[in-house]
Amino acid sequence: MSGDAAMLWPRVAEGLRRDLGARTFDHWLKPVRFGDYCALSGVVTLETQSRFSANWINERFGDRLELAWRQHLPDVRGVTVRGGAVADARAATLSSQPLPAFEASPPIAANPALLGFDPRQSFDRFVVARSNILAANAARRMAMVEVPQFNPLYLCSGTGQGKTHLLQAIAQDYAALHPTATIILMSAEKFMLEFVGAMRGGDMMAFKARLRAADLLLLDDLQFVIGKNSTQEELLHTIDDQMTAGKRLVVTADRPPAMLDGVEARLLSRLSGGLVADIEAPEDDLRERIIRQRLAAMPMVEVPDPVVAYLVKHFTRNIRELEGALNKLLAYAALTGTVIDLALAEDRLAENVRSARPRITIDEIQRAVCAHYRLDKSEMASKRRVRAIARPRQVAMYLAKELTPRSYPEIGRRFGGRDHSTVIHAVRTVEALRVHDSELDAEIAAIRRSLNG
Ligand SMILES: Nc1ncnc2c1ncn2[C@@H]1O[C@H](COP(=O)(O)OP(=O)(O)OP(=O)(O)O)[C@@H](O)[C@H]1O
Repeated sequence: MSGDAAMLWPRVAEGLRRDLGARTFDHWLKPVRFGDYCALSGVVTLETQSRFSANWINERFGDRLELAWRQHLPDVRGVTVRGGAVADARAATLSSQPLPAFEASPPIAANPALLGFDPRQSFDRFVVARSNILAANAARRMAMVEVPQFNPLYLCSGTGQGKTHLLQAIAQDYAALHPTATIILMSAEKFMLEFVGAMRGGDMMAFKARLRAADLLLLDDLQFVIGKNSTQEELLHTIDDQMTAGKRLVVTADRPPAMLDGVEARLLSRLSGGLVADIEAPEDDLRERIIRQRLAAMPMVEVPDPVVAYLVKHFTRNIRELEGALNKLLAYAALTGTVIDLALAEDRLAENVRSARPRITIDEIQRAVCAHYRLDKSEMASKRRVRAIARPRQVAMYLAKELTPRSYPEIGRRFGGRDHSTVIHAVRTVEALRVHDSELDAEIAAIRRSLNG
């Protein structure tokens, strides 16, 4: 069976070369040799010269390799590339194997437009649920052949919810359909830096020409440049020219256009003139499916259901945190040879869980305190000193210090511009009272519970 698989490697490699482009392929995958195929586990082992390139290939092309293998051998459940000493030792015995066929066949045209994009951030790997379906479908449309009904597409969400992933996916699909197209994907911050650099260096023409050449322009994280006047002006020109030329534009930001601080009216109207698609907080089902998708690509790794449930429960805010936690757990288990179970997850991820807790704001604390004591929220900033108001205000300051990362002066400012010494006094008073006053202690506990939902 291993022998049959060995015969398939040249064909698998040929397909990969076509997919990835000759440059990328020749650099990373050309030196790779077939190692072994275990029919029982469905795992193909490939070998390359160094451990470094093996790691890089596993990380960057692991999924591609697996898919490519599966097209020829559907039973493949995983591909792993080994490097360094083990591979070197085997190289002698393998060197008699035929070289991959593509070395003898005429080179296949690469798709240069695909170079530089992350093959892991494709539409295939973007899991869709109710929270992101509008953004995902709009993004797909942007990459299609027909002229999109909306332009620009404006994607917005909190951090780590898949905006950049969608930009990458649009770029790759568009590149696949238009191999000679010019696609520019850059952060708005890079746009600003290049623009400022061009202004200083006196080569604005080159800067403009490069951007105007883009058939598809994708600008990430717009919020970082809004408010910077000259950049904003240049952005407006770039957008106008892109629109007038009937070319596609996609931008992302962490908030809707109307919430961008200091955005000028003309730019605001351009940005909202197409489709604004919001990605909402990821629901339980989406988070679980993303974890299962990642695990499906690693058939050798066993992660029991309670661990998946634990991750889904504790990493609710964004996908980046969720992925980070999963990766941390997998890395620990792999490096120490530990079996993954709930106890290990609780132990290794305690810190991540703490920092992933939804942040409570001072505003929410003030609301909760006022709701509890039936006060108007304006009393939090008022100068009134009667006990019935002053004590709840102190409780709110105390909770602000306990539950938010804000400093004493910051908290003071949020309570009607009070001095930081007033906040310190409030915190100390409430701390001392709690010890003896069980009623107050219970009230504070109830407010905390209401804040944690
Ligand atoms: N629906 C999804 N399916 C699969 N993976 C996802 C999904 N959403 C996000 N991810 C993954 O989560 C990680 C973070 O996503 P991404 O970098 O696209 O977030 P972002 O919204 O651009 O964040 P930021 O605003 O900080 O730039 C990436 O690894 C991405 O592949």
